[in-house]
Amino acid sequence: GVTDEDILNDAKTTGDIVSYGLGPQGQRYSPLKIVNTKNVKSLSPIWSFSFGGEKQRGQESQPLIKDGVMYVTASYSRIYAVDIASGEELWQYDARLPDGIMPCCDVVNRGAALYGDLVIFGTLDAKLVALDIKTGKPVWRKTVGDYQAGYSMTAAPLIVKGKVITGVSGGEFGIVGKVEARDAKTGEMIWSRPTVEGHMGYLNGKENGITGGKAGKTWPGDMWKTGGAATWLGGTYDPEVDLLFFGTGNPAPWNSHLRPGDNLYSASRLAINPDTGKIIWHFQTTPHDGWDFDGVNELVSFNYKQGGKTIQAAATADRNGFFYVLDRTNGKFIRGLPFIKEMTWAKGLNKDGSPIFDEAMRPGNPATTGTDGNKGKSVFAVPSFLGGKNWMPMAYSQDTGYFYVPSNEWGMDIWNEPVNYKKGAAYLGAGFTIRPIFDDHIGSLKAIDPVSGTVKWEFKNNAPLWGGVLATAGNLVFMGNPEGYLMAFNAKTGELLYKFNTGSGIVSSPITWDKDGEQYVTIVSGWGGAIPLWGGEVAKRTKNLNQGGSVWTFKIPKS
Ligand SMILES: O=C(O)c1cc(C(=O)O)c2c(n1)C(=O)C(=O)c1cc(C(=O)O)[nH]c1-2
Ligand SMILES: [Ca+2]
Repeated sequence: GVTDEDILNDAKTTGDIVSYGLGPQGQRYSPLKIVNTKNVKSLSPIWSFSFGGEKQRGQESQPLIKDGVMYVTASYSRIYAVDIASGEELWQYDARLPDGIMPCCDVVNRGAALYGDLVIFGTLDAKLVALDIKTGKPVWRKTVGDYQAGYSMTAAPLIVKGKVITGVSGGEFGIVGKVEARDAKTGEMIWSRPTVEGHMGYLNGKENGITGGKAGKTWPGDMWKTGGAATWLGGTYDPEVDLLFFGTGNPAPWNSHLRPGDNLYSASRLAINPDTGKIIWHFQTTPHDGWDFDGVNELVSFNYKQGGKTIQAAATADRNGFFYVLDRTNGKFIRGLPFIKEMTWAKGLNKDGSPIFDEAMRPGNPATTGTDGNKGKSVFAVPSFLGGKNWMPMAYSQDTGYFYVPSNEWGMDIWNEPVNYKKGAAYLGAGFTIRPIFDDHIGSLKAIDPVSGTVKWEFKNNAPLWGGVLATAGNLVFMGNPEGYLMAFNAKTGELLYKFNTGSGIVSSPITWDKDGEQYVTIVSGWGGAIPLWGGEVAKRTKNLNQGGSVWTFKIPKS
């Protein structure tokens, strides 16, 4: 079975992939270099596995590998065990979903977790399911949230010290975000930490302190009771400082004039004690968010040397278009930069990392629109609410020292509308139309040097990029695009060295692994996610694109 040791060492053990992110820090870096810049052009598919059926929607999954078996989740809360040598199915489990599930942004799932002899994943009706790794039969099942109130789960769980740690989705329905730890073997609750100020936490069945102290310090009236801040992308863990890092989504509703204040802890990064659920520090990227700039993006630990000292840093590329480097021991801001062009909502960052707002560019600002703020004139905001970066994870190369950030260059007309909370109904109070800003590209893969704070190279993609990135010691960066290609780049220069079309758009995160001296690359193909649902005109950049649902595995053929 999979042990805590296996998970902590996942980044170094190349024969298996036992965690989302290729290690709990989420660097998505592999020390493998059997495939490298010289031979990557010969990379060839060895098998493809179909998810089958009619349930072919966005496939955002990162597969896991243990003892010759691949565990890969699919849309509509399905999971498959596949033989890594032959691509043959060993078992399949379909969660039976009730009518009335409410995922905001497609019926996706980003991956599973492994622990002991269990495969654990979250389902769209906000349940956590643990299956027997050999048979796929359920061992335990727990309800994490009320799906009828808008709770769902799309993220891969994280395993830390025998606990399975999860977030929740539902920010667009006014749920209350939370991070929870359960005993991975039994599913029994250990702690629960709500992420909106004023809500009570729990540890071993006892009350464990109100999040942020008294309710309503940074929210007006009762707004904190339906404040959103969903932890919908899951988290990372850094063993060096023994902290969990979880991001929190948009405050609810989107209309910021209905909730004056910073609205803690929405649009923030939280550092949480993995044993108790206590919040150790927070860093809010977008206080009083008015653009749906969820702050869920992964915070990835890395160390660098400066003046002979090792800096224990962490970086995150926010939906709001800024890239941040923080001190991961205390959450203090070190440096930041905009990683998208023509940003409109902020003029830059203050010394503490908070944004310098351009208040004229806040949707529905009564001062500039002359209305009651409940409606307000439309403004053109860059980036759009789908973000400078959305869910798709970046990678960090230990060789180049760069972060590889999948980003998008686009804007939106956004305006405010009146809205009241109603259980199970969308809670936005805003309308929007996403628009491109450049003719030749929306997607942009960027190499960012976190120490100099500069962009080293950029690859422009016609359609928005919506998949994760992988860096390898072979001086390669892998990612897929909605046009259907698995692509490989020179990590130092950004030169495109290889592409292969998988037959549907790619919105998933690649992995690489080795067996008997050969290196393999695996990626899931299947167009979907938020763009076809919410992208409007922008989604047309992906015309001639068929839906799908398959796993592709590649290697260099033996000559
Ligand atoms: O606030 C939330 O709870 C929440 C959840 C999710 C999700 O679980 O997929 C997304 C979003 N927000 C969101 O704002 C968003 O743009 C988005 C895109 C996607 C996707 O998978 O393509 N999910 C989500
Ligand atoms: Ca959201």
